[in-house]
Amino acid sequence: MNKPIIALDFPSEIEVFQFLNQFDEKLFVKVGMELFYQEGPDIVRKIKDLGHDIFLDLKLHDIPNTVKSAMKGLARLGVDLVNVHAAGGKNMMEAAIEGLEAGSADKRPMLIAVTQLTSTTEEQMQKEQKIPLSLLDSVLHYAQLTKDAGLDGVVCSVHEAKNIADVCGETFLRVTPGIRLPGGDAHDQKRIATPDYARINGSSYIVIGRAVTKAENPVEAYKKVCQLWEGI
Ligand SMILES: O=c1ccn([C@@H]2O[C@H](COP(=O)(O)O)[C@@H](O)[C@H]2O)c(=O)[nH]1
Repeated sequence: MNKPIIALDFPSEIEVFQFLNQFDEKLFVKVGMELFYQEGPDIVRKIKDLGHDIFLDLKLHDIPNTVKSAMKGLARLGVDLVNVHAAGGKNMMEAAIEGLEAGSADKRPMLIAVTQLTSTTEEQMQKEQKIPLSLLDSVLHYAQLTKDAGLDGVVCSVHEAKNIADVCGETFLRVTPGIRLPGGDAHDQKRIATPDYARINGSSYIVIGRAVTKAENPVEAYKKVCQLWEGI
């Protein structure tokens, strides 16, 4: 079972190391925009030096040449997983792979694409993005485009994970944020699920932030997430 990915959505490195110091095991963590834009690439190197795996969640979305160059730099940081927005298109996603390969000394980081954010509802998508599809069909369309571009998988919600596996195959990754412990506050997320439901419904990796980082006892909350995710 893949380790849950903990979203380190903290404002600075002080809070990050206070959080990480509570754990006596190596984690799979996510560095997102909040932390990266504040602390820069050094925070990635420091967390890596502690032996943790890193998903660098910057959701690149730009013209192919810009994404290719940016990915070359991100690959040099030695991260394990990076992402783009599938809405950037097939050429952009292919360019992202080229950039990662050019910047990697050895094996390139895994690359996945965001389909529809887990904070998006079907109604919002249809009205605001003017996509005349069901949310599931839009996610499946982006998943197929992502697979055609040669990426390793997608970011989606748990609710679409099984359908994506059926269409794109079991080895195509389904990385699912929007994870909450039973009865937990959804906050700004719309398509949420518990870790045990994620396991049953075909997630490859779960991403969980506030339910662990803001818990009174983050280590206990993480253990609970692992138990539900692993079904023990
Ligand atoms: O569709 C997406 C893509 C990325 N995220 C990120 O995951 C975490 C979720 O944090 P929670 O506190 O567990 O809600 C956060 O860093 C998002 O930027 C996502 O939620 N949905």
